[in-house]
Amino acid sequence: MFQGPVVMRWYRAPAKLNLSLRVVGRREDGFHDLESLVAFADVADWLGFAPGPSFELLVEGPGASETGPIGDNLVARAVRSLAARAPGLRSGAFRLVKRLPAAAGLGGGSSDAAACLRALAEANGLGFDDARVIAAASDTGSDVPVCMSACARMMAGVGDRLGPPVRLPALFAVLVNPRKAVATRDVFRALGMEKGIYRDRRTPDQAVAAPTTLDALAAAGNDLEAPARTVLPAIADILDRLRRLEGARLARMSGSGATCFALFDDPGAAATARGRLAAEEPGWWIAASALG
Ligand SMILES: C[C@@](CO)(OP(=O)(O)O)[C@H](O)COP(=O)(O)OP(=O)(O)OC[C@H]1O[C@@H](n2ccc(N)nc2=O)[C@H](O)[C@@H]1O
Ligand SMILES: Nc1ncnc2c1ncn2[C@@H]1O[C@H](COP(=O)(O)OP(=O)(O)O)[C@@H](O)[C@H]1O
Repeated sequence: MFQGPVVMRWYRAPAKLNLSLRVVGRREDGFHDLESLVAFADVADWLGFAPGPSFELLVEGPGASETGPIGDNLVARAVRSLAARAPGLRSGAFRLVKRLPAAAGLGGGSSDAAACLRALAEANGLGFDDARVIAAASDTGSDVPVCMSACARMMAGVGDRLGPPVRLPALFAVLVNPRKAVATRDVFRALGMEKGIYRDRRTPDQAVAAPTTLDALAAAGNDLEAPARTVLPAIADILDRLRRLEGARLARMSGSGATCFALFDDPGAAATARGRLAAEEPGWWIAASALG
């Protein structure tokens, strides 16, 4: 039975979208070096936190059953990771309202973990730039560092190298997830890249310009789309449907999928498209959102 105190401070954990994603190469440790323009949507999980003597976590909301055992929750892992680096860390009661689909390429779990680290940092007087907070973020998952400040920026390496915040033009997205989980690990495996192979002549330290206009975004892509389609062929159909939406400027998959999005420069067109798709596909998770 959850015994947490009633008064909680609430933290937003927004969905991450990879507007572009290039796999640059594969490191000897098996992880892949990426270059990705990451943005955030205004659909979100919510994480409540009340400092207290011991760690508790309650997960509720429509996506709760997809998040696995409590002890493996990315919120619990973030707490353990920071506690191991900051002895005497004051923890407390967390309440996660899970609204984003899990294993969806939306980084929902990573965003939850980042919200948790922000909450713990505040409660313990640590800056978000404290080396222990940064290390706990990277250690909890590749997408956790970029979720710490949740603003559009380039992400490189395995997610450990972040560019400065970038200003996006007014962009509106329709997001679609077929409610089928896709494991990130399976998609990278399907990519089939050998360890030590790099596609790119750029050194890892050369900054890459963010493709921030719709034309530049249209010229970019997501290198994980093709391998993800072999894991879940329905992704190809979703992308076709999104491309045909009136007013859609481009359609692409986010992260390792299966969530795909269409981009619009007109919020009315995005809302209309969302409504039409939702009526046609009641089994899909569909959202419309501005991006930032
Ligand atoms: C692909 C991306 C793009 O933003 O997003 P998602 O599709 O997960 O949302 C991320 O890099 C995912 O980050 P995250 O979901 O935190 O992945 P992790 O838990 O760190 O890794 C899961 C597994 O994916 C593989 N992996 C992950 C990241 C990476 N750069 N190279 C990899 O090879 C590894 O096999 C790893 O064990
Ligand atoms: N708080 C959480 N939210 C979602 N998934 C979680 C969470 N904690 C642990 N998980 C596990 O992590 C896996 C990937 O989570 P998630 O961040 O949603 O993936 P993705 O980045 O692909 O959208 C899920 O399959 C789930 O079992």
